[in-house]
Amino acid sequence: MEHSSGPLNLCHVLTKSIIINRTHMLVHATALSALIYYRASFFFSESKSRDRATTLACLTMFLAELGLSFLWLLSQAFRWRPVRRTAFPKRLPEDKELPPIDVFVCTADPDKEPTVNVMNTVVSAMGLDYPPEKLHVYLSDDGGSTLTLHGTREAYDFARWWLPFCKRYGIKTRCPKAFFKEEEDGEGIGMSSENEFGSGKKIVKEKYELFKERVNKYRKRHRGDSSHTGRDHPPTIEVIRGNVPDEVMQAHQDPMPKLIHVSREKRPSHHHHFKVGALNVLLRVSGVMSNSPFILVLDCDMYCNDPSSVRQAMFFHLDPRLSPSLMLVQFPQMFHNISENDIYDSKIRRYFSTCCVGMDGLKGPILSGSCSYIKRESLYRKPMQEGFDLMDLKKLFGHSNEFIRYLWQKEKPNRNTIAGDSAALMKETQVLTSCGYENGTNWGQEVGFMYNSVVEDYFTSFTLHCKGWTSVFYTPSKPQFLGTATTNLNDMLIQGMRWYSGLSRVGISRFCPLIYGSSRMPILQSMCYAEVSLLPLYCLPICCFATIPQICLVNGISIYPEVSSSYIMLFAFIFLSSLCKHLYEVVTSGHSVQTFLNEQRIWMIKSTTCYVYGTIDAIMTQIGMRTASFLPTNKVDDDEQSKRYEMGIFDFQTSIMFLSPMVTLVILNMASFTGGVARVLTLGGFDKLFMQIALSFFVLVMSYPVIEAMVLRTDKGCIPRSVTMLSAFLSLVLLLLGSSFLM
Ligand SMILES: O=c1ccn([C@@H]2O[C@H](COP(=O)(O)OP(=O)(O)O[C@H]3O[C@H](CO)[C@@H](O)[C@H](O)[C@H]3O)[C@@H](O)[C@H]2O)c(=O)[nH]1
Ligand SMILES: [Mn+2]
Repeated sequence: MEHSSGPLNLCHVLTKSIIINRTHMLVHATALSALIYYRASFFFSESKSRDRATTLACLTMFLAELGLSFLWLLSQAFRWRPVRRTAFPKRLPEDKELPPIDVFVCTADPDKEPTVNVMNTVVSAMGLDYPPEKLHVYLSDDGGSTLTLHGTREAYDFARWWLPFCKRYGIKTRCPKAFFKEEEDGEGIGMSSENEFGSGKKIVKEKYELFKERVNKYRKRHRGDSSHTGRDHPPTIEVIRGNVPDEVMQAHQDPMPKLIHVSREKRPSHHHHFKVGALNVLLRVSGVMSNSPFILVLDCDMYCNDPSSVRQAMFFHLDPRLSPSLMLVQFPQMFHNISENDIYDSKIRRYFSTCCVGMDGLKGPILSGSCSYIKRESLYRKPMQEGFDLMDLKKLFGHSNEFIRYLWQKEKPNRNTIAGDSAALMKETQVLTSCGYENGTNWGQEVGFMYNSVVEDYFTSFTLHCKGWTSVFYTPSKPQFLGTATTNLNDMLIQGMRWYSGLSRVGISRFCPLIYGSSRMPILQSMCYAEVSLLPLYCLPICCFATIPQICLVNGISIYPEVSSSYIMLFAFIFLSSLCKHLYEVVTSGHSVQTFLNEQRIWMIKSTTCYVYGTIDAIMTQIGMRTASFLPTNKVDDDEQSKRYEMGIFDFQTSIMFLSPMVTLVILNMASFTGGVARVLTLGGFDKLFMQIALSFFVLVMSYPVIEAMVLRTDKGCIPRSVTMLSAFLSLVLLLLGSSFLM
C-alpha cells in the first residue's frame, strides 16, 4: 500500500552506540572474568590466613558478585543493536485507503481514577486525526459504575462541541484539560480572544466547565447509592448517543467517531483477570461491532497528546516489508506530571530509552500495556497461520457464531462497522461480556491477551514474540501520549510490587524466558525478556552488598583485597566502569547527572523493598498460597505530596513494611561506617578494611534523603520516630546475628 515511491519508514542502526556498547561489554566482561578468577583462586589456594568467617563471607560475596554479573550479562542484550526509526508522512496512503481503528480505554475505579480525567482521555481518543467513520472508541468500565456511564454520555455531548472546534482551528492538543491548561499557562496558539477563535474558545470552555460540573454533581448526588460493587455487577453495553437530544445539536452535524461504553459482567464466583480480562471482553465486543484490524490500547489516564499518532503507527503497519509479521507499534509511555528533578525515577527512563530502543533492533519491544497500536489478528493466530475448522474455532474462541463469523477480517476489512445497535447485536454482546463466556475456551491461554500474570502486557507480547510476531518501537519528537506517573514513594512502591510480582511470576514459571523463549526466539531477544522478568532478583546481591561487608567491617574481617594489592584496582575498575556506563547512557539520552543519581538511588530503594516483596509475592502466588491482585494505581493528587515532589523532597509516608528494610539497612551502614572508622583508628588495619569503609560510605552518600528524613526532618513526609527505633533495633539484631554466625 505504498503511496508514492520509497518506503514509509526507515530503520537506522545506531553505529556509534553499538561500537561504544560492544567495546564496553568486552572490557567489562574481561574485568569480570578476572574478578571471578580472583575469587575462585582464593578458595582453591592453600592460604593459612583463611579462617571460617572469612571463607563464609567471601563465599557469599562471590555468589552475590556472580548474581550481579549474570544480570549484567543479560542486560547487554539491550545494548547489542540499538536502532532508531524515522517515517515519511507524505507517503501515507489517502484517507479512503486507511484501515479502521478501535480504541480500547480501560478504567476500573472512579475513586482512584477521577471520571473527568478518564473522559479527557476518551475525548482525546475521539479527537484522533483520522476519518471519524473509521474510528471507534470503546470504554471498558470494570467498576460497573453508573457515574462512569453518565460521564461517558456527558463526554459525548461535550465532544460534539469540542471536535468541530479542534478541526476548525487546527488544534493539536485534543485533550481538553491539557488544552485549557496550555491556554492558561500562555503556551496556547496565542490568538487574541477578540477574534473568531477567541469566541469559539469561550464557548467550548463554557461547555467544558458545564460538563465537569454535571459529572461532579452526579458523583455527589449518587455517591454510595449503587446496588452493585466493582466485583459484582451485570453487563451493560451502550452505544453512546449523549444526553442531549439530537435536534438540540443541529449546529454540530459533523460525523463523530462512535463511542461505546462496555461494562462486563463480574461475579465473585468467576475470576475476572483484572485489566487483561477487560481487554479480552473488549476484543470480543468490538469483534462483532466494528472489528477493526488495528487496536489502540490506552490506560484511562493516558490521553492522546498528538492526534497524528494513529497515522504514525500506520507508517509501520502498512509497510509491506514489516506488516506480515508485525503485531504492534509501541510508543513510549510519557507522563505529564514529572518534575524537573524526578526523584522517584517516575519516567522509567532506562526502560523506554535503553531497553525498548535495544529490543527494537532485535525482534521488537515488549508491549507496554498502553500507547500501542496492536494488530487484531496477532491476538488470534500465528503470523500467516491458515486452516482452522469451525470446531477448533469454537474451542479456541467460545460458542458465539457471530464473533467467529467476523474473526478473519482480513478478507474483507471493515465489513461490520456499527450500523446501529440492533436488538440482535446487543443480545450477542451481552453473551460475549458475560462472565461465564470464557469457560472451556482458550481465551487468555492461546488467544487474546494472556492471563497468568498481572503484567499482562509483558506476558502477552512474550507469547506473541514466541509465536513469531515482531514489534516496532517508535519515538517521534512530540510525545504521542501523556499519562499520570506515580509521584510519591508509596504509590511507586505499591505499583512496583505488582509489576515485579507479575514479572517474577513469569520468570519462575515454565515460561521462564531463558528456557521457554530461547528455543522460540533469537537468544538475544530471550535475554532481554529474561532480564526484565528477573530484574527483581537484583534484591539478592544488593541486600548482600548492603549487609555482609558492613557486618564484616565491624568484626574486622577483610573480604576485599588490600589497598596495596593490585587486585584492588580490579574491583575499583568494575565499580567505576558500570557507574560510568550508566552515566553515559543517562547523559546521551538527554538527561542530567542528577537523573543518574536519582536512578541509582531508586534502584537501591527498589532492591530492598518492592523487588523483595514482589519476588516473595510471586513465589507465594505460584505455589498457591496467595491469589494475584491488581489494585489500580492511585491517580488523584494529594496537594501536599505533590508540592514535596515538585520541590524534590522525598515523601516517606508509606507503610512500615516498605520503610523498615530500607531504614534498617541505612542504620546498619551508619553503624558499620562509624564502627569501622573507629576500629582502624584505634586498632589499625586500614589497608585491609579500606574497601569496606568506602562501600559503607557510598551507601550512606546515596541514602542521604533517608538519613535526612530520619534525623533532620520533622514534616509530614519524614520517617516516623517509631520506624527509626524499630529499624535501629532490627539493624542491631542483624549485626549481632551476623557476627555470631561468622564467629
Ligand atoms: O481490574 C482492573 C484493574 C485495572 N484496570 C485498568 O488498567 C489500567 C492500568 O492500571 P494502572 O492502575 O494505571 O496500573 P499501572 O501500573 O500504572 O499500569 C502499567 O502496568 C500495567 C501492568 O501491570 C499495564 O497494564 C499498564 O498498561 C501499564 O501502564 C488502568 O486504566 C485501570 O483502570 C482495569 O481495567 N481493571
Ligand atoms: Mn497507570
